[in-house]
Amino acid sequence: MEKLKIAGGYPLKGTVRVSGAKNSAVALIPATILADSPVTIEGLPDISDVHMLRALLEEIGGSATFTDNEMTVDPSSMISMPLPNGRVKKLRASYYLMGAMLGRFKKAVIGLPGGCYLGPRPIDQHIKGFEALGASVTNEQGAIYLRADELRGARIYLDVVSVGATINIMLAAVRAKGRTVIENAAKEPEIIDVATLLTNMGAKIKGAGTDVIRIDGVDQLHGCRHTIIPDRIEAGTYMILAAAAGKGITIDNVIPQHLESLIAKLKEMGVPVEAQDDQVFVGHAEHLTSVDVKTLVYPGFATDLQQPFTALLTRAEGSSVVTDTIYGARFKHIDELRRMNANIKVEGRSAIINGGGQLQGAKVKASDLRAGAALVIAGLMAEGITEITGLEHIDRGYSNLVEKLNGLGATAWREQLSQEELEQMKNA
Ligand SMILES: CC(=O)N[C@H]1[C@@H](OP(=O)(O)OP(=O)(O)OC[C@H]2O[C@@H](n3ccc(=O)[nH]c3=O)[C@H](O)[C@@H]2O)O[C@H](CO)[C@@H](O)[C@@H]1O
Ligand SMILES: C=C(OP(=O)(O)O)C(=O)O
Repeated sequence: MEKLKIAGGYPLKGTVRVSGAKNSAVALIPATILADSPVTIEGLPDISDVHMLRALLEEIGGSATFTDNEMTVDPSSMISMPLPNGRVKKLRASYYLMGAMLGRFKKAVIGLPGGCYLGPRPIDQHIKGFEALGASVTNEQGAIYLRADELRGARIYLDVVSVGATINIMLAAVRAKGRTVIENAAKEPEIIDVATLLTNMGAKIKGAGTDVIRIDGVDQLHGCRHTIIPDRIEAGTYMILAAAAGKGITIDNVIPQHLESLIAKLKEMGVPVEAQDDQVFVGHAEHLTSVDVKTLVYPGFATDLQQPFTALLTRAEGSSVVTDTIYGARFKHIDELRRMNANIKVEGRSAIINGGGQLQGAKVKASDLRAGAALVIAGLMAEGITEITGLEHIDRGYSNLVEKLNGLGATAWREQLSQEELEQMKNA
């Protein structure tokens, strides 16, 4: 097991290239199950979620190769093997195996998903959708059993705007008989990316990216080649990092329209930001103004950028309030930032940051993926050395993090944990 060490205070500049979107990748890979011939996805991020899903596809009899960020999946020999435990619990997006396997085999047994703990993360809307399509869904000892004689299109109104439920229902509905209409659908760019892949495979989908998606089911889907969209959350993380510790950083391979709410907030803080084509330049501002932020569904401020943004706000003079309306308990990074001398308190769904003080390096733990990103940013701003454990969370979503940081002039490296540190973690 490793820890990440960061020597803070180095001025960062240069260009960093963003990888393919994790939240697309984790849906695109299960979507290949629905085809009858090989599907190739280009530009995938080299992260543990991708490798975990590749292994899960192999567990059900598929073949999947991963070279130079490109995955080719041959789904022709897959069978509906139960996946109640093991890898499915290591990531959130294993829930997409439910929709994809239900769509292809009309049956599946999948363990309840893992992923970042951000407070309760129910999947009732996914289940509501599968049931509306004609499936029986039961939860037996932590695994979801899905079965249908036939899937039939239906009109499904989501009570909560959910990225996962929208995509999962889409995955099952593309092979259902007749028309499915998803109302109050999520509008995140990753949903459009998944719909694009499915359409290239022969599916009939209209309205992805709006709150009403219409799907006309087809009998068969075929292989194709698809290029994934860039990761707006990774891009946003580097933009925040640039505002926190940069002296002029270009973030390359970005769709700036995906980041409008973050760009607006950075500008409000006094950070110079220029977007051009597929790049965003973030300049240096000596003084940052405090701002209030509320997370919302897309195109609002992404909850996945809330934690990194909180780290940045420790540099802004005055008091800022960050409210997470999506995950009211997404504040596990706050105690760790406090260890680094940040002045922050949590009240209900909000964190109140009194910024302007100097962060100090400390030994901290990433409790989840974006908490990890927040600690990396804090470590780059801090005086002295920061040691971050819990790297298995960070590795779920950030490709080549150390290489990318050091490419900007940071001093960051990974080290094995000592026997004593491993013992301490076991007893913690
Ligand atoms: C793999 C992936 O794409 N993960 C993203 C996805 O997670 P995920 O798809 O799990 O998040 P959702 O969009 O489903 O969740 C949004 C809100 O709806 C609630 N909800 C969701 C489903 C449901 O059946 N019932 C219910 O009540 C959730 O608890 C949450 O409060 O979107 C989140 C919100 O943008 C991001 O933080 C995650 O990075
Ligand atoms: C919460 C996240 O991921 P997941 O839904 O995969 O746990 C995230 O990407 O910030």
